[in-house]
Amino acid sequence: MNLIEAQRLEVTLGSHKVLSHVDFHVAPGEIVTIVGPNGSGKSTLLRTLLGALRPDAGKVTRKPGLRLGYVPQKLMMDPTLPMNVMRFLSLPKRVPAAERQAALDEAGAGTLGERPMSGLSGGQFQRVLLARALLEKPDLLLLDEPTQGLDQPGSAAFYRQVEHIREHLGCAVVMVSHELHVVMSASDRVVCLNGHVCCQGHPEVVAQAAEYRALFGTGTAGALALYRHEHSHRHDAACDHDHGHAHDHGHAHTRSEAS
Ligand SMILES: Nc1ncnc2c1ncn2[C@@H]1O[C@H](COP(=O)(O)OP(=O)(O)OP(=O)(O)O)[C@@H](O)[C@H]1O
Repeated sequence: MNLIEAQRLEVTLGSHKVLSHVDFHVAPGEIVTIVGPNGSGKSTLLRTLLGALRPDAGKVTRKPGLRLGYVPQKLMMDPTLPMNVMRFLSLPKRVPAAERQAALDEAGAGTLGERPMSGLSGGQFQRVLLARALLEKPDLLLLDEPTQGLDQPGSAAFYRQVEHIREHLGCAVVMVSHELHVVMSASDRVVCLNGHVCCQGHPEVVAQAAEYRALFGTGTAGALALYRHEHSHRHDAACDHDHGHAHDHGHAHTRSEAS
């Protein structure tokens, strides 16, 4: 049985139809990466899966008792608020210190407990948010652009941590990325979203390809892969909203296109 299933989702925000006819599912233990350009509805889909948004049509079915862990795209914190990592993990509900430490260890942030939240690097902050999501003991982790703002080695290290967590805890993972071509290589499936599901498939792991090495070097230990995909249709003809961001990317990726 799938952990979560969405059928024929329609979501309108304001006057803007953000999602139409979206079918989506996640099987136990699966890593699914959702790619799509800015504004394509990725966060909206995650929030609908979480239950934070109600679809106008269609439905989301969760396995009974499903436990979700969510890492939001942004978390605003008052930098003047003195709070260390361990204390942050006990808000809003109290959690035993041993559980907090175990979650930090699992997220690769075991040494950060006494550090002030305001002094963390971007990568460290993301790991603390990951630890917070793990406190829920999730069957499914939902990560909204968790590597945004991290450099390539930082992203690769984060992806490897998520892969480790999947292996160790057995949870499924849904990861959102606005990078259309570079995804976590451990993804079992990549779903390309642009208001609707354009296409989906396996990432093609091409760590040995010259173009991949030119982009990312050889120092990412295979954590990144290219997702090569072809769209069978053009969007500008079919949709009523702006897709003018060169989503027509049914072609091989080259260095100049990525930089
Ligand atoms: N509360 C809202 N009211 C009206 N429009 C909204 C609202 N929230 C989001 N939108 C619009 O819905 C569209 C999809 O937003 P969403 O955040 O889901 O996209 P995204 O793919 O996650 O984008 P990004 O990669 O930039 O995070 C955008 O055009 C956004 O402006």
